[in-house]
Amino acid sequence: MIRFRGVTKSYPGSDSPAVDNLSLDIAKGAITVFVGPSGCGKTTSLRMINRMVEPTSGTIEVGGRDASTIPSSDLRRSMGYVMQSSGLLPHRTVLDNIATVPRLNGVPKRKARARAAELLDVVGLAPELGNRYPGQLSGGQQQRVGVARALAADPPVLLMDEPFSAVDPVVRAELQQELLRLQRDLAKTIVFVTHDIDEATILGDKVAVFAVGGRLAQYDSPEGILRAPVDDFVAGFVGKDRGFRHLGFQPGDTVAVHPVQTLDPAQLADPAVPVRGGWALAVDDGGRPLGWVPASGRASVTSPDDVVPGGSLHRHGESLRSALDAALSSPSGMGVVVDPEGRVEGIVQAGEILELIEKARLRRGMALHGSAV
Ligand SMILES: Nc1ncnc2c1ncn2[C@@H]1O[C@H](COP(=O)(O)OP(=O)(O)OP(=O)(O)O)[C@@H](O)[C@H]1O
Repeated sequence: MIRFRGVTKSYPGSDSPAVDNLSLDIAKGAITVFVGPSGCGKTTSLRMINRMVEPTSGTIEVGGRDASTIPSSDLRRSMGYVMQSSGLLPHRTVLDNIATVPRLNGVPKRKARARAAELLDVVGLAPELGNRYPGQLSGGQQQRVGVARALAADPPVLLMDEPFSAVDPVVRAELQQELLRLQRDLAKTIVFVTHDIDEATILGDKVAVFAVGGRLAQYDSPEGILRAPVDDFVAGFVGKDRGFRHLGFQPGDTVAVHPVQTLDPAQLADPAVPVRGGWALAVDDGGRPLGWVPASGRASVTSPDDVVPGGSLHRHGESLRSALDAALSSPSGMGVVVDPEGRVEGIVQAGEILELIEKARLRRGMALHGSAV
């Protein structure tokens, strides 16, 4: 557990504090995200945890001890640090970069490198990348190495400062999922800084929204922040489509899955096989979806190259947001549901999903609070 108690940081020469009277408990083994617009004190707050920055007043406790009484070198050794520019040493190989902190801690070279090779695998990188230099990796690969390096000494706490903001959105989404996967196994105490509210709600068990002037505006679960922002600042920061994003926290397994007509490659190739209803779903030999075949144009759609591309897929266990997105993005209006192997299970319909959402809203009595989903 990390505890901020009335922590203020004022940098010399500045009129207003960078962090203003911050009190906050960070749970062990969970991901806590600091989010907010630029300059609101997120990085300063993060760096006070390992004493890279010293508070002007107030106390920070780490594991029940006042951090100001713990030697900063000890603190930093017990906390991995990952930053936006991966911070890798350019003239050292990837393996040597990962092994840096264990080597400083006195771990023999062979052992440190063997552990580094294991960590490459943990963060999803191929073994052969270990002998490259950081400049020979993509931005996303460098960030993974940064995470591996932070994990190398097996610290209980990871501090992550905008670690994924320098990579493109697709790689960023991959890295976010990787971090969640890693966290399921490792259960580290992670403090993660971002200015992106989507990233915050995807990753955070708890989210601290900071306002300009270093004030903590709201500290809640992602769901709580999306459903009930405490003030106009948080509502504005969370953005217009918060209602839609909130669906990401509602389980999608209550949605009825209906059968759908599928056409395997042999059936698709035979124009005499009719499309009953408005659309049929073309699938490959393994039952995985390829795209839609409209009844109206059946005769001209006989190969996978001719099908109408499908929308997003809804997988078992995913949220109502994913179910609704599958239905809304599908050219047929039917959202395709697939099993863990990617095989078609059936379809969901937007109208039915909206009905479920409305029922859930009424159950929660949100109408009473006047905040519509
Ligand atoms: N070393 C420093 N000396 C003086 N002022 C600083 C220093 N570091 C940060 N500040 C100021 O403190 C305030 C908070 O900065 P901080 O980097 O903590 O915010 P942030 O929310 O992490 O911003 P960003 O998302 O842009 O990184 C800003 O006004 C910044 O200019």
